[in-house]
Amino acid sequence: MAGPAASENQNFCFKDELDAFKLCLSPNKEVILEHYLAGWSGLVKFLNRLGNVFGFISKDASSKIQILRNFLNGESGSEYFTVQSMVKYELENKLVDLKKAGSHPESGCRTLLRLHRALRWLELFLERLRTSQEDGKTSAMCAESYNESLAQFHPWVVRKAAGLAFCMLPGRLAFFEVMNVGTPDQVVAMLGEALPVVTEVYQITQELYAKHDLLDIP
Ligand SMILES: CCCCCCCC/C=C\CCCCCCCC(=O)N[C@@H](COP(=O)(O)O)[C@H](O)/C=C/CCCCCCCCCCCCC
Repeated sequence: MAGPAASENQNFCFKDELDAFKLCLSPNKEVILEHYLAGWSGLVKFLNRLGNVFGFISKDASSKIQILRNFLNGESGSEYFTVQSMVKYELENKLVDLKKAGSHPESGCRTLLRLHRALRWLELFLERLRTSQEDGKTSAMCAESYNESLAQFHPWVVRKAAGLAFCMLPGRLAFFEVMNVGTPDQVVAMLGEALPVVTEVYQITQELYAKHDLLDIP
């Protein structure tokens, strides 16, 4: 794995990237899309620092972030201010292919669902990382979290490629160094702070999608 140069570390701190998720929730607990996407962009930035072997994952995440940014910056941008307003707008205007792929293969609802499923992986992974021992293996933590969440939505070939990429993850200490948050204790404390936020954003989105029967958009 080719790690980042020391000088690059000065410009990167994983905490700053996760902070975007803190801004996600509006006072009435709606998920603000701009901040949600900023959170994901930060995670992709981190993933890119882990090496080219994760390129196919970061490329897929980036393209989904871009699809949603295009909606946000497009002529109906105000309808995409929150995930709640996006769902309402796209459903009322029949802009979602609900049962099979049709004329809206890249709707906002479908695209966000892919990131939302990945957020569950993140939640599980952060919790494993937070509670891991010094000799914990990030590759195993990542694979277990993936198998409990995202894997069920991926075909064999993607699962296989993801599994191989996970084997290239650095050990726990080196992983913490790439995060550039501070000592292992500081990393653990930061993860403890970040997790409830990620969980809340995930749960709010999950309930919204379940309420509108959107959890299986093809
Ligand atoms: C302190 C913890 C640090 C964690 C840092 C995590 C950084 C992770 C950054 C990005 C996560 C990637 C998000 C991946 C989104 C995947 C969306 C998806 O499911 N796409 C598939 C379906 O899309 P459609 O075909 O229906 O449009 C697509 O087929 C996926 C292709 C790529 C493979 C995705 C594998 C996902 C593995 C997630 C684990 C990332 C490993 C990160 C290692 C730290």
